[in-house]
Amino acid sequence: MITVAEVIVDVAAYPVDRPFDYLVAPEMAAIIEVGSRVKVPFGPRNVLGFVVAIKDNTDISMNKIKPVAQLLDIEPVLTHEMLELAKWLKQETICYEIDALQAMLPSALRAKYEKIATLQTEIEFLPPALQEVFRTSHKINVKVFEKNNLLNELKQALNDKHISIENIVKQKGKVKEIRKVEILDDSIKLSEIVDGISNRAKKQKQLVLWMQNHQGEIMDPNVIYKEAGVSPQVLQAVVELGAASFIQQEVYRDPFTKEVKRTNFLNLTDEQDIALNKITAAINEKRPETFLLHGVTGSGKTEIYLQTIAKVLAEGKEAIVLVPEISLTPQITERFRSRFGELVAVMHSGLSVGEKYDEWRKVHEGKVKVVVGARSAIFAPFENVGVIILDEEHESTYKQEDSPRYHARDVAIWRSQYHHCPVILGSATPSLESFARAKKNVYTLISLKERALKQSLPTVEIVDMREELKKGNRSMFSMDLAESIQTRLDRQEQIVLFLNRRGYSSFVLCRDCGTVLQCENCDISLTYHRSNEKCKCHYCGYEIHVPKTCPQCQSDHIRFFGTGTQKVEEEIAKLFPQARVLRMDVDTTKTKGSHEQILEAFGEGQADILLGTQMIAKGLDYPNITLVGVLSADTSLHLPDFRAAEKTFQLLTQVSGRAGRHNKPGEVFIQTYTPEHYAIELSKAQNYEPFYEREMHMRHQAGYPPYYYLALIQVSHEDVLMAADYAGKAVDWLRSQLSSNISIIGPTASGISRLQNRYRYQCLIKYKIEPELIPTLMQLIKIYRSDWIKKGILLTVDLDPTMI
Ligand SMILES: Nc1ncnc2c1ncn2[C@@H]1O[C@H](COP(=O)(O)OP(=O)(O)OP(=O)(O)O)[C@@H](O)[C@H]1O
Ligand SMILES: [Zn+2]
Ligand SMILES: [Zn+2]
Repeated sequence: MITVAEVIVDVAAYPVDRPFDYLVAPEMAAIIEVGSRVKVPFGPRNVLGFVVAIKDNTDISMNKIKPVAQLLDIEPVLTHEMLELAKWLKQETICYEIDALQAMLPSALRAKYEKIATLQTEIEFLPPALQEVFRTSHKINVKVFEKNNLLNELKQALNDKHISIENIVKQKGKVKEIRKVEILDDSIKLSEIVDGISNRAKKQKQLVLWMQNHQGEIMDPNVIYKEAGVSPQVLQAVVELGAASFIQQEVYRDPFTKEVKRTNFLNLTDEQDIALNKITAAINEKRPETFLLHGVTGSGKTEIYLQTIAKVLAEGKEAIVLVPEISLTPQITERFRSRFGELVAVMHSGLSVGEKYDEWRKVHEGKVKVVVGARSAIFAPFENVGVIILDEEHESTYKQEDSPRYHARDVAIWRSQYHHCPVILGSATPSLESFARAKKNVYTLISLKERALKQSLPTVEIVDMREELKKGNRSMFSMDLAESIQTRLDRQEQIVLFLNRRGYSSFVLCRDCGTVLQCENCDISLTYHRSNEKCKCHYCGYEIHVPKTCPQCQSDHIRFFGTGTQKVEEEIAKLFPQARVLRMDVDTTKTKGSHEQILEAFGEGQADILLGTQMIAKGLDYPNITLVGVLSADTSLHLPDFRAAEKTFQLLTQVSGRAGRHNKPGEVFIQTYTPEHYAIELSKAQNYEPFYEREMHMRHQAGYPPYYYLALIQVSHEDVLMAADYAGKAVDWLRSQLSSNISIIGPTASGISRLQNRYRYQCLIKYKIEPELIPTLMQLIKIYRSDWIKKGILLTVDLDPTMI
């Protein structure tokens, strides 16, 4: 009998996305499992793959089938559920199955290849510079040649067939181990050793005598040196005598920097209680029900999450909590850790690769029961999930922008059906899609209309900045806001100032000829960074020093424009010299833990004003904040994004919600140049539903979601004509296949028409329900993968694009 593994291989751009059969050697057959990673030969090289099935037959003839080269995991890294989910994602998002599988694992377990140059002839045939390198070993990492500027010589040697270059799969994901000392657990033996030590070796004797009181213990060597008063040499000698041994112990890197105080459950308000009961009923009845928990800011949604999780844990099940990356603040994670302590793992992009891997392992090995994390934590490999929670469900960061282009909400609902458990989507400002589904009873709506402590919502004033200008006020602060800041400073209350930076950046402009500094590779202006006087492209990383003169007209009237947080900080210093300010933006939160430190300092009252960007809009819960000022409400309104109004409304509501959450009442000022826009006008009342009605009407008229579905097809090439040509071909082909109920807009140049030196064209498909669409798009992808790709075309399909 033979054993055959079906393997999904890590080869992108193969026209057919299917598993390949590999023969499993008899000695491997007993240990290989579905869900394990393997190395398999594919064409001329070895690649990483995932075993998706094991069988005892194959259609491939025995002289053609290749063997599995190496088994990388004795214990599978992917569960059956994950393999199923990958198949679904492949259909749902039109991606390669391998992309879906890789997305589920921490990067430490994903494929990493190293290029290795291997000597194929006598070393004397090589030029001297290469000889020197190959003398140490016949297999050398290509990086070494890169570093020593020998790539040209290497290329030549390759052409002459003196060397070969292979891709070697490198297995990352090292378990961290530390060295410990295990003391012998045998009193008779220890006594014998003591007796055997000569009196001249006093220190050795002293150590073994000490060990007699610590029989069988596993200890840190440093502790032994200190407590027994001996040197490492003495310990080494005693180990050689057999009184103890060195062992390697696995440890988890601990990303938590400080201890957390335990907190207890709060007595729920009536509204919270009703909500919890509804959710608990679904848990008890094992119903995969999706709840939309719509609660005003400060209504105590988090407390409901916590008590739901407690119920789930009591049933012996696990919980997944997703939080948008940006609001994954220490304050939020602490609220979970303070209730569930060591049972919580945290996953977010701030962790190192090793830390992420360790947090994942805690889940995989069943050491924790709760995961709090950003988008990709939705793939936490729990096997008995009791609830899945998405906090701030409206956040666009829940949608992944690269393949697989999944939305965490959809994956959550899929997993809830697999595990027969509820999903909770929580928000003070739900996405239009979710609220519309709740209205149609696809989701169950639960509303929290009051704040947890019955505090009133803050009062909101809209300030028309055009009027301020007319009155001669050219500052960034309106009279009203400035006055209110002064009052808080006098009363020693705290202030949050929010600078809306979405869709906004500082740029460098020549005042004489109007030239704006552009990226060399992208059709986009460079963003000015004051801290190092550089201009940087946020898409490709290109950066230059700010030139002293205009590159077009040589004028020296070159200035940067835009109100950055640093500029606001300077103005605060002028207007309120006594105010203590903490600034939180990309520049001040670069180093690990800085986020935490700033918030902690503010929480402890070390500053009067917290000035920041999007980062401070969510999650903050400090009792002494009584004033929120939004300096520039409009910037996010004018983006070429059909969700611009929705996002602006959400942001304004969220940031306003930071004020007056405890016993002191709150006040909010929203400064704007377009006070008449409904997204701003309606944020005054902080009432979601009127905004929802209004925005739904707009979407209906324009034919956008949730009334229509969207699919975005993007085609790029280094040559502008090729990009346009193939975008046209894609559109023609789609028109010939799809019914006339579907509208296809385009091809047109994309919003950013050139990115990283590639020209981009796109077409947008609007449709209602169209069973033919996915199969047709799959067909298009197949044409692309088998033909167009060879001509340098890149084509992507995004179902449910967030930005168009
Ligand atoms: N039942 C309760 N009794 C007393 N205090 C409560 C109760 N529920 C919540 N709180 C407190 O009310 C405050 C707001 O609660 P929480 O942060 O959970 O609200 P939220 O709905 O998540 O808010 P947001 O959406 O604005 O982040 C917190 O300080 C919380 O400790
Ligand atoms: Zn100029
Ligand atoms: Zn660029």
